[in-house]
Amino acid sequence: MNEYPVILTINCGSSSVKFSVLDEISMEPLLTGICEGINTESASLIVNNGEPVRLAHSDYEDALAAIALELEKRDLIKCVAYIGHRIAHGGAIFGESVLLTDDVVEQIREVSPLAPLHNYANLSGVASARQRFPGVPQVAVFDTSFHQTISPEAYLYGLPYRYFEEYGVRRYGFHGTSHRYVSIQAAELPELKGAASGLVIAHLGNGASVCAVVEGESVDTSMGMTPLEGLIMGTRCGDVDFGAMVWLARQTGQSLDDLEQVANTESGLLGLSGISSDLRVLEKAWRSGDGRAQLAIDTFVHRIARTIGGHATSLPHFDGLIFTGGIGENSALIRSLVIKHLRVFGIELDEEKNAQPNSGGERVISTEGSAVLCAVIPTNEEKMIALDARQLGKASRLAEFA
Ligand SMILES: Nc1ncnc2c1ncn2[C@@H]1O[C@H](COP(=O)(O)OP(=O)(O)O)[C@@H](O)[C@H]1O
Ligand SMILES: CC(=O)OP(=O)(O)O
Ligand SMILES: [Mg+2]
Repeated sequence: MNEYPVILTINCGSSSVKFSVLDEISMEPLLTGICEGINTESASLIVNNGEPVRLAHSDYEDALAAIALELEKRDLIKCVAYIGHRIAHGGAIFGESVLLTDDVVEQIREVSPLAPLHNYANLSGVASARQRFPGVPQVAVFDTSFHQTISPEAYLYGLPYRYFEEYGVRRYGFHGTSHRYVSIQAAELPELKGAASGLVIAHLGNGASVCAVVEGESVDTSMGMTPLEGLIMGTRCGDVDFGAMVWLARQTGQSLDDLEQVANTESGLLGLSGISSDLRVLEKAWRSGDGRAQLAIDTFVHRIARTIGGHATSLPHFDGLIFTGGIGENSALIRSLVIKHLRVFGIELDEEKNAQPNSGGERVISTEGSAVLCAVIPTNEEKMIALDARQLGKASRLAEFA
């Protein structure tokens, strides 16, 4: 074993590889970074929010090689004790994190058609890391695991039951690692302690979902069998009448594959605004008078508020509304607009508290008189992944010596 053990977490997305290195004992991050532009003409690596450095090639293997080089430069390569991978879809097979073995990789491959944008990328990262770090225990942490507590009435679609029985067509939910972390942190907020029986968490990032949590367990969530259902997202449409898609296919002659591509990559904030999927760009455009940017933001907000309201009906009592994710943590505008839509719940925003920057960390943003406590809790998926990697990795090492 090395003297200064660290944990490497890897989150391979469809166009990026995010990584972080955490101290095994304190779980504090020592190094974070992102390789962007994977499988495009120009991939680059950004370490600790520094300047981007162009990579010679742009595949996952090259990204992993560049990350390994950063570790080597800092004498950390031999310190990697465990590796944790974010895997988007675990289907009905994985109710919790698991040690990666050849069999587990095969099982993940079997469920991967359910989340093609995410899972194949995740598996590429697993393959590269297993090759580059032989002998280091590696663990898969699934977005879907936290939602395995959801009951059939919340996960079934109104389709013939045989599709569920024969093909496993049901809702699974995603962003579970984030919802799990945030629900644990929320239960520790002094203002919620002892009362956090019912939370609604809005994870608003590029992908976005809402989750209802009762006593620490997920009871409902807005994403479905794939990460396309629910909220309007950066480039994903979220809920759409299936009849509208059928009508569109007939009118335009587009195939199912074409429309899947439209729904996943050309829709959402990007499709509505015609400008960008990046909320920062849209907020700026709105401020300079762009009507379509405003329409995109208003539509995005309407869907979030409606979804939060719907999820509140799964709670015995609506104790807390928590915002997280890149947008949830940083956009005072979106939080303020969403909360205005939720007047019926007696929720009141404290505008001054809402204007505090995210560098302030976990913070309450509602007034003292608000019927529901509203807070921002910065997510930390890396820490959750590292904790699972440490726990399962340690157990596997002990088993080796048993
Ligand atoms: N200061 C900010 N104000 C408004 N939006 C922001 C800010 N910082 C980040 N965002 C938005 O957060 C989104 C990305 O969220 P993030 O959680 O990082 O996404 P991912 O799903 O890729 O992890 C983008 O739409 C981005 O514009
Ligand atoms: C599942 C999902 O939507 O993930 P992301 O937010 O990383 O796109
Ligand atoms: Mg994210």
